[in-house]
Amino acid sequence: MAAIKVHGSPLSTATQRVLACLYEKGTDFQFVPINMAAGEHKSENYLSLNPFGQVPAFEDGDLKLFESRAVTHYIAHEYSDKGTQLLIPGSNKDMAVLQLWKEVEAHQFDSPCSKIAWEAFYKPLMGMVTDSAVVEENEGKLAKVLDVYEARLTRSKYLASDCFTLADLHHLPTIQYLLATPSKKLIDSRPHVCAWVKEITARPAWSKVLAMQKQ
Ligand SMILES: N[C@@H](CCC(=O)N[C@@H](CS)C(=O)NCC(=O)O)C(=O)O
Repeated sequence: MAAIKVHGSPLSTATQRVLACLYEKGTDFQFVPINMAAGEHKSENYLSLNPFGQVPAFEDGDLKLFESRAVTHYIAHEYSDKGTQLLIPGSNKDMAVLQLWKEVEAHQFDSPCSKIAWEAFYKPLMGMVTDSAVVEENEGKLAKVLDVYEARLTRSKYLASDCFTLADLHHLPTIQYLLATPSKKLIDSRPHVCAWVKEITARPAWSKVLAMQKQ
């Protein structure tokens, strides 16, 4: 049995972030589905893995982690000699730039993109009504972030360098949901962002994550 276990839901963006990282590394792991509709993520048993009652939770032998970005950080370092590199080893300056773009994703990009995804993707799926004012407000915020990305991506193929790294990978789950909403226009209208999104969403590792949603 694999030493690595990921507890989560294939529909959860945070779970997908960890799965994408593991598939990039080609590391064996066991996926343990958590039935969120049944509230399994709030059960006593699950809270021992993630005390915030959120997915994912991660185990590698006796190491237990939660917070998807901390998990990908661990995987990228621990399995640095396997699969896609995902880091920029050797230079503290390059690693600082990678860290910078990881922070941008977490603190600038994720919130407006997730709010749009909730309003324009999940709510209609659940028979709820999209709040167009919330979408509009967050489209404005996301547009400003994507203007910064557009300028950055004229200078390097990916966000942190000319190689695909964790900084790009962390965007995949929320971008994928954004692409399924009318707010996709924010990507389509920026040529470098559009090319970057096409490139990263076409990665075989990401296709494996999307395939898990259909199982
Ligand atoms: N910052 C956390 C966020 C985890 C998170 O928000 N998970 C969502 C699913 S994507 C969840 O479990 N929501 C249920 C809840 O908060 O009760 C991470 O990156 O792991």
